[in-house]
Amino acid sequence: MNFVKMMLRHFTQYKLLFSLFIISILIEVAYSVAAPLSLKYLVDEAFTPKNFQVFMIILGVLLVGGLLNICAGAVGDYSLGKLSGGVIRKLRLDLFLHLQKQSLPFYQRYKVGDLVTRFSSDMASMERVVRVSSPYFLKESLSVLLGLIMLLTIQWKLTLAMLVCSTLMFVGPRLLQTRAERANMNFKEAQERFSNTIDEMVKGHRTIKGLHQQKRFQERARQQIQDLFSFGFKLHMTNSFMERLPLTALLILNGMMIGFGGYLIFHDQMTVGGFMAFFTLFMSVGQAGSNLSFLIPNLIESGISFQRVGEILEQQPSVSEASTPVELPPALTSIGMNQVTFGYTEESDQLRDVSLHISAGSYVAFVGPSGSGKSTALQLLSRFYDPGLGTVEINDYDLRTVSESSFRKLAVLVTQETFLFNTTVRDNLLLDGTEATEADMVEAAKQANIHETIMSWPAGYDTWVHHEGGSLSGGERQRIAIARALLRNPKLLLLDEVTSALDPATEAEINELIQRIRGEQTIISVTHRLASVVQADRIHVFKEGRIAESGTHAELLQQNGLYTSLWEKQHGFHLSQDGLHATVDVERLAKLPFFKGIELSVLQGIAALFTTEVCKENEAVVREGEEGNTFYIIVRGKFEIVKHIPDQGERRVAVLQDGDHFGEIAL
Ligand SMILES: Nc1ncnc2c1ncn2[C@@H]1O[C@H](COP(=O)(O)OP(=O)(O)OP(=O)(O)O)[C@@H](O)[C@H]1O
Repeated sequence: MNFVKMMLRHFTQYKLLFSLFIISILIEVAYSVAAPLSLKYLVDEAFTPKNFQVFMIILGVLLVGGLLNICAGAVGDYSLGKLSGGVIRKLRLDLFLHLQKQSLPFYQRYKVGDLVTRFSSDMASMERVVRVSSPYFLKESLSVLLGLIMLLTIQWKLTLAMLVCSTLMFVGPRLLQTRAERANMNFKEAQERFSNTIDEMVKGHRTIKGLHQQKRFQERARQQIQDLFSFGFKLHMTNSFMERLPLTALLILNGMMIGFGGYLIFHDQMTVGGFMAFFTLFMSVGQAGSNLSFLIPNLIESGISFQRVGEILEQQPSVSEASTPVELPPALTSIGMNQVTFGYTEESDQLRDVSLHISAGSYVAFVGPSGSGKSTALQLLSRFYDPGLGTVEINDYDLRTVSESSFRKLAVLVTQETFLFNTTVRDNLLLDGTEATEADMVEAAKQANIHETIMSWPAGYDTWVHHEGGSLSGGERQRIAIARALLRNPKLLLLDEVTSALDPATEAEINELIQRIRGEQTIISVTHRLASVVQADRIHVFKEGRIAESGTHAELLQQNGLYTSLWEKQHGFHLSQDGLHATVDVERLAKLPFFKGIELSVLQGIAALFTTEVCKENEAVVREGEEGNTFYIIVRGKFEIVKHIPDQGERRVAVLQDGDHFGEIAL
């Protein structure tokens, strides 16, 4: 078994403790075998001939051996406690550190439940085996081995006869082993699935309520709990069979031993003392053997756990650090992409032959239709992925050769999905390792337009953030994340749709902030809102994974291509500063294909019919099957069209954003 090797490797790292433990076990086993053997000499040499002197010698040897045995037991317990604790501590830490090293694809492959189960139930069963089962297994195996040698010396014929019959004790468990392994694996996977459901339910409780999906989750949970019951029952029955079989076999063996032993005594091939010693020793060897088979289910279970933890430990990060990485100086000269092709999976590429050069201090925007690869390009520039072909370069170094810590000091990524830690706002802003002072923190919060909001909370900067930021509004979370990034004073600020959750007034303030800091910092901003990048030094327009157009706003409008059509789509609306009231121009309506040719006076009447609807995050606007009686134009924000596919769950089939429309059938 692989896990035996794995355990031995861990155990032998603690040489002194391991040696102490082995010595103590040897002493204990030797005593447990020698004690029954003393019966032969007591009966044959002391009791039968009534020899008091021999009796006293045997008694003395037993007493000294007993004392030694007690001391060895205490030393063994101590060394085992230290040894197993050390091994488990190392395993836990190794697993944790290994997880931290992993890249994004790993976290997309393994769900939270998969990893939590490995830390909880798998680690617990590994701990059990390291602390209890394997030392016990070692001790009992040695007892069986040494006991058998002694039995052979007492009466080899009886020993061989018993050995042949003893195979019965091991055949049963062996036959059931594969079944037990399968039962264990099934049970663990069922645990994982259930953990993932709990995780999804807790994280998505708002969406579940909003979309009224409680029933779906209840059904899923009911099925998974039923699976836990069925697999748990199978596991219980297999384990019970495995434990019961050897005990039954031991009973049969005892009967045979008395029969054959009696025969040997009657034919003067064995003394009475010899038989008594044999019987006692055989019972203790049998007990040790049966203990071994009791341990087997436990060892199988932990073998599976070792296998599952081993599987994680074998995963190599897809983005790894070079063996001798280049330390970047604290200044940025340029960053860019050189003929980059990249796909999240081998089946398709999300970026194709993308080349761009960004010099220090410039403000660059990536725009384009949804799914065109803007965020993917930013992920590669942040080195969360490495390109399949081509290179991402920083200060003319291939990003793959650069030390991660020096790169992360230069560059900070702020994304739309803001994650805040469950600690105070202050901790979230300052984090570890930053040399920022309280004044710097307040300044960054002011720049991100969140200082006043924080100060309006009773505990101010000491306000506790709950549920990874879920206790705050999307805009508050986003502004704290922007302040956190600014506080690190990065030379390269990578922004991925950072203003999409903000109201127009706050968005305008963040855009002003970008204008203030541009030049000092290199800014790359991914956005679908073109009005916010009019001032950018260069705009790259992405289309189907390629850069379709590049230039300044004015240059791109002159080209009259994709950018122009995106720009026109997003214009012709008027939105109040709080984002709650919108109107649409007649000219904008006239551009919609189905209003073509309609007189402006009629369109004016239609424009007046529009009202503003504000949708909350994750709120369903239209559900399949509902009567479509409203025509919508999205002034601001993103809508996903999600389809429920049986057995596959929900699939995003399209994304609509600023300027897109839907529900024309209602017209
Ligand atoms: N982790 C991922 N694994 C697999 N495919 C992905 C992953 N992330 C994005 N994609 C796919 O890659 C393509 C490009 O996505 P990307 O997020 O870069 O586009 P985008 O232009 O930023 O769009 P949006 O504005 O909607 O965010 C899309 O088809 C998307 O579904």
